Amino acid sequence: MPTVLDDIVAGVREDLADAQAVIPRSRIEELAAGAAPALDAEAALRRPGLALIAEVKRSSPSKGALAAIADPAALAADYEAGGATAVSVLTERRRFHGSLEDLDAVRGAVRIPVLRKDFMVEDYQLFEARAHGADLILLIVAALAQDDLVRMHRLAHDLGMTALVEVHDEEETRRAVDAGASVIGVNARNLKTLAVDPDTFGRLAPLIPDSAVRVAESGVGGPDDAARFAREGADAVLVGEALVRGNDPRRAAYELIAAGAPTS
Ligand SMILES: O=P(O)(O)OC[C@@H](O)[C@@H](O)c1c[nH]c2ccccc12
Repeated sequence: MPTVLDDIVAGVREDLADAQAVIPRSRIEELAAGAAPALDAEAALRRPGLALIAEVKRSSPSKGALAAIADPAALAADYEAGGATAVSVLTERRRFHGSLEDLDAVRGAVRIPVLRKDFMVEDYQLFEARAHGADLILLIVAALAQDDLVRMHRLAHDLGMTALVEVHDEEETRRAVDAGASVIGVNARNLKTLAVDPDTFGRLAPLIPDSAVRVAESGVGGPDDAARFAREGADAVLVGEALVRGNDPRRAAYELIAAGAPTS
């Protein structure tokens, strides 16, 4: 039985073949080399206090349509004004209704680092991310063989970007650490079944070396959850749904960050 992740990756590969037919690899590499240099997202995430990666997310396979985001640039600007450290932009088309156009719009609207959030399975997508101004990319361990993970992690750094390496269990966490990941995201959602387990971060965080940035991803419903993950050792939280569903994303971003601030 193919998992949800298998289905998503199969669709991504089809779309990727179409993209490569329009812009060949040699051309996308030139465009990446010509882009303004990437911002140092890892340094930004390491600043004191709980960092927030605020996501532009239209839809998801588990929940369907989340919000009608008419103006992703305005939403991202609100996140920045609320104190977000970085903006994540879903670019996967079939399940998340994202696009590289959304990434372009956000890149043009903010000065903080931008994450291209997609299912990265080929080097081409990293050049594409950089060509569109991304500073950070997501590498999902569950979607990659170890040699691909290692190579793509290195390529991201060679392009000046930071890789957010996403894990969901003990084995994936070991693989991320072995690959040299310095920014590790613990996704509470299992991408093979879409089930969320809020205890995942607390379980896996001790397996992540102190030298790495720890990011708690998915299911952060509000300030109480942000405070909990901060106590459990998160340096950052990655939040989508709770921000796009509300009517004041700037304030919601601010409140998440404030909840994670040390109390003493
Ligand atoms: O909307 P939420 O529950 O706040 O989750 C955000 C983010 O963690 C989620 O979008 C996500 C985490 N890892 C991913 C990988 C692919 C697509 C999406 C994701």
